[in-house]
Amino acid sequence: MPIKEFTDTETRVNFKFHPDKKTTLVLAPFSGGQGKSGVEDGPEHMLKAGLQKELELLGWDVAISEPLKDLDLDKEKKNAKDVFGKCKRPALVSDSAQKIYKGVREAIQNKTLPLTIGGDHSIGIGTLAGSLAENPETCVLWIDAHADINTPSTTDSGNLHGCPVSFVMGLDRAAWPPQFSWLDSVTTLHPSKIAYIGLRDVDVGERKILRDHGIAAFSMYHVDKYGIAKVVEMALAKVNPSGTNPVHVSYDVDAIDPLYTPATGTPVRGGLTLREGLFIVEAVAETGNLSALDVVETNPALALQDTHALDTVSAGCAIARCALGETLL
Ligand SMILES: NC(=[NH2+])NCCC[C@H](N)C(=O)O
Ligand SMILES: [Mn+2]
Ligand SMILES: [Mn+2]
Repeated sequence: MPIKEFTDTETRVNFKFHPDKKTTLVLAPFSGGQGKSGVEDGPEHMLKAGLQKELELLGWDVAISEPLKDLDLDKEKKNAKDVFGKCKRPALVSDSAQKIYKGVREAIQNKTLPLTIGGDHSIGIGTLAGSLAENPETCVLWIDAHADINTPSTTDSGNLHGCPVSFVMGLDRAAWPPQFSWLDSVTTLHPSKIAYIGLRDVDVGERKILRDHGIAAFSMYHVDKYGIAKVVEMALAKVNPSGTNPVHVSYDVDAIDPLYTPATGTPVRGGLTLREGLFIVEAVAETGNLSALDVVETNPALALQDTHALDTVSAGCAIARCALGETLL
C-alpha cells in the first residue's frame, strides 16, 4: 500500500473540541522554575526544527502567541530577593505563569487548541489554570518521570517546576507565596481529574499527597505490568469516565527514557520507550477529546553531543504531531 502523504485535511480523528483544526503555539521560553539555564530555548529549537510547518501539513491552521515576549528573564532571575520560605523565584514564576494563563485562555477563546511549548514545567501552573478557567470540566494527563506535586512545605529543592500540580489543586494554600493569590479565582483541579503516567522519581512527601488524595498514578511498574495501551485506557477511564470531557495533556519530555530525550534537566533512567511515549498522545488523539497540550523541559544546552539535542527536540516535535493526529491519518 502506498504511504499516504499528510496533506489531507480529512482525518479519521475527529477533534471534538477543535473540529476546525486550529491551534495556537503558545511559546513559553521560561527557566525560572528550576536552576539550569537553556530550557528557555526549547521553543526556539522546536520552531527551528519545523514544528509549525509540520502541523500545517497535518491540516492544522497554526497561530503563534508569545505571552512572555516582554519578560526580561535574565534580569528577573538575578533578583536575589525573590525567595519565599524554601520557594525559589516565586514572583517570577507566578508572574510568568499568569501571563501564560492569559495566553492559553485567549487561545481557547479564539477557538484554537493551545499547544504550549516550554520552558520548565512550572509553566503548567499557567496552562492548566487557563484550561480550567475556560472549562472547569477539563481533566488532565500528566506524563512525567516526576509527580511535580510538591507544595511549598514539602519541596526539598525549592524549585517550583516540582510543584505546579499542587498549586493548581489548591493544596497547602496557607503556605503559598503571596504572589500566587491570582489562582484563587480559578477553579481548582479536583484530585479525581488527574492521572499520571511514567512516574519513577517521586519524593516522599509527594507519595503521601498522591495516596491521601487517591490520585491515579501509573508508574513505570504499571507500564511494564499492563502495557502502555492498557495504562492509557485505565488513566482515561479514571479521569474522564463519561468520555465526554476535554483532556489537557501536560507532557514532560523526561517521561521518556533519556536514551531518547537526554537533553533535559532532571533525567531519570528506566523510562518510556519513544514509541510508548508517542502512543500515549496518539491514544488521546484517537478519543477526540484532546483540548490542550504542553511539551516541556527540553533543554538543548544540556546535550553532551549534537545528537542529544537533536533527539530531544525531535521527540518533542513528534509528541506534538502525534497528539494532533499524525499517526492516525
Ligand atoms: N518538572 C520536573 N522536571 N520536575 C522535577 C522535580 C524534581 C523534584 N521532585 C523536585 O521537586 O525538585
Ligand atoms: Mn519530570
Ligand atoms: Mn515535570
